Amino acid sequence: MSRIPTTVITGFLGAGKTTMIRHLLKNANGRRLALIINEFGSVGVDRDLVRGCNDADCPEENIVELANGCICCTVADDFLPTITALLDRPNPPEHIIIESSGLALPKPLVKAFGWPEIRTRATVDGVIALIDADAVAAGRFASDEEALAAARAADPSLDHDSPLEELFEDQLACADMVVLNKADLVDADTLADIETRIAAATRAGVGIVRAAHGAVDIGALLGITAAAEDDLAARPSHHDAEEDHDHDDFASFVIEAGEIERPAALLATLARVIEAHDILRIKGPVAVRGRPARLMVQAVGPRIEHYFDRPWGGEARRSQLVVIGQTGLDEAAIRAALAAEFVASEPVAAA
Ligand SMILES: Nc1nc2c(ncn2[C@@H]2O[C@H](COP(=O)(O)OP(=O)(O)OP(=O)(O)O)[C@@H](O)[C@H]2O)c(=O)[nH]1
Repeated sequence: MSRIPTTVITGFLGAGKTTMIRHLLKNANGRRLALIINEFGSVGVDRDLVRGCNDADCPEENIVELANGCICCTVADDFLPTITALLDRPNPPEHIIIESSGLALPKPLVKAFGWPEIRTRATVDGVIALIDADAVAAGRFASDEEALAAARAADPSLDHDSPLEELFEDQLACADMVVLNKADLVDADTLADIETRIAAATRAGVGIVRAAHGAVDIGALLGITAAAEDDLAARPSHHDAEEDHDHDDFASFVIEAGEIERPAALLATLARVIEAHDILRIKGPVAVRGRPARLMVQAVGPRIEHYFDRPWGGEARRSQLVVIGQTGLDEAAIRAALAAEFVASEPVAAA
């Protein structure tokens, strides 16, 4: 029996994983794909965004969500039953794509493909790491060089990598291919610098592809035939010595409310709050009074995007913003600052 190829897509919060997957689904050319989506926050924003594609090549039942956690920490409980159920279908997918949470380490997930339940039935075709060129250019994954030098001088035995830097390095070290996304936001010289840095952190022979809005040829992404699960030793991780990692470094909560009246005011407040609290990611739909469509808000670091993505269906008009940052986030202050923007604290019933 041939094994079903599976592509693991990693990349830090907001790097563009969902955007690239939407592009992939739109260009599947009849290939029967299944998608497993994992999110760090407890609200499944991404599933909804992908479902919005309405693509015949990926009907709704082929999109499975693993919300509320991190795929690399819930492998046995959540991931194995989910992928087994896909493989057991009478008409199994031709290719499985896994979007791992922006905070997930890829290696524990790849390791799971060595487990008896799936090793004869699926293989990791490739691990794709998406890099947010804009965030790297802004120095978000680099440690503070001066502080680092001072700390080293004080105690050379300390581990000086920041959680963000460690994740960045782990995702690159496990990759079979790197997509340098958001190339539209960065100039050519900076892109070339980032490529040099990526090349130093990846295994030999790993290709780097530049992309804007995740527009990468499906032929380049799928069919790498890496069998990554057989090659784990070559993919070092900062967490190799640990049984598990529990994401103590990061915190997340969801702001649930009803409607806002003035999108511009909300966006201005968001910008202030993101800066003041060093928030990594905010995303989710917002209900705007008098507007039939949902306002989708997407903030990655200081950069905020917003657009009306689809009309509200029969569901209540509910604003839901997932907020993710490093541990120590002042949830009460953030909630208080944003609460003032909502004219209704409760979801508004469907008309
Ligand atoms: N300018 C620009 N924006 C992009 C690009 N790719 C994605 N974005 C935007 O970046 C934001 C985050 O994109 P997503 O695809 O949701 O990122 P993600 O990696 O799935 O995010 P998480 O699942 O939260 O980790 C959205 O506002 C996208 O529209 C790109 O190449 N260029």
